[in-house]
Amino acid sequence: MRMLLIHSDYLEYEVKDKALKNPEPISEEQRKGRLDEVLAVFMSVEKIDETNPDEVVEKAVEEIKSVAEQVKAERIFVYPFAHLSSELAKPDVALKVLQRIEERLREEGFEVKRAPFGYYKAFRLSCKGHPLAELSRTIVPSGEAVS
Ligand SMILES: C[C@@H](O)[C@H](N)C(=O)N[C@H]1[C@@H](O)[C@H](n2cnc3c(N)ncnc32)O[C@@H]1CO
Repeated sequence: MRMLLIHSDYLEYEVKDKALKNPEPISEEQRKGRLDEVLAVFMSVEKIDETNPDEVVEKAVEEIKSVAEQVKAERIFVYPFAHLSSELAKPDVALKVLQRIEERLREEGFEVKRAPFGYYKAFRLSCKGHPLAELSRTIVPSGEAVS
């Protein structure tokens, strides 16, 4: 799992076209979304994560929680993003991992939105630019080497 975390004034997206043959079914309301004062987390779920998705979910939630507490962000935007890795997990595994991360962050008390999975999306982001506003993290299941 590769994550790019951007502490932002806002993140807004608009769904454009399908990027997968069978993208996640979405409601009309989900075609656009926006959060203000948000920690945007762009995530690529990787092949290696398929060996232990549950563990990767928990490690990702811990990392996101830690950064959110440092930058004092109460909102999280989970953003599926296939461009942070050249060894992507299969879409069905990736979607489940991202849905579970969304659920777990809500359980931790954050306000959470997740951008739709399997689409080309236009987005606007306003990075705050402070020293902790742009971070990246790599998470792998235990016992696996980080490539
Ligand atoms: C395209 C670009 O504008 C958009 N932002 C996009 O990336 N769309 C991705 C993700 O939503 C999702 N997706 C598929 N596999 C994965 C994966 N392993 N991890 C995360 N997302 C994935 O499927 C789309 C096509 O790869």
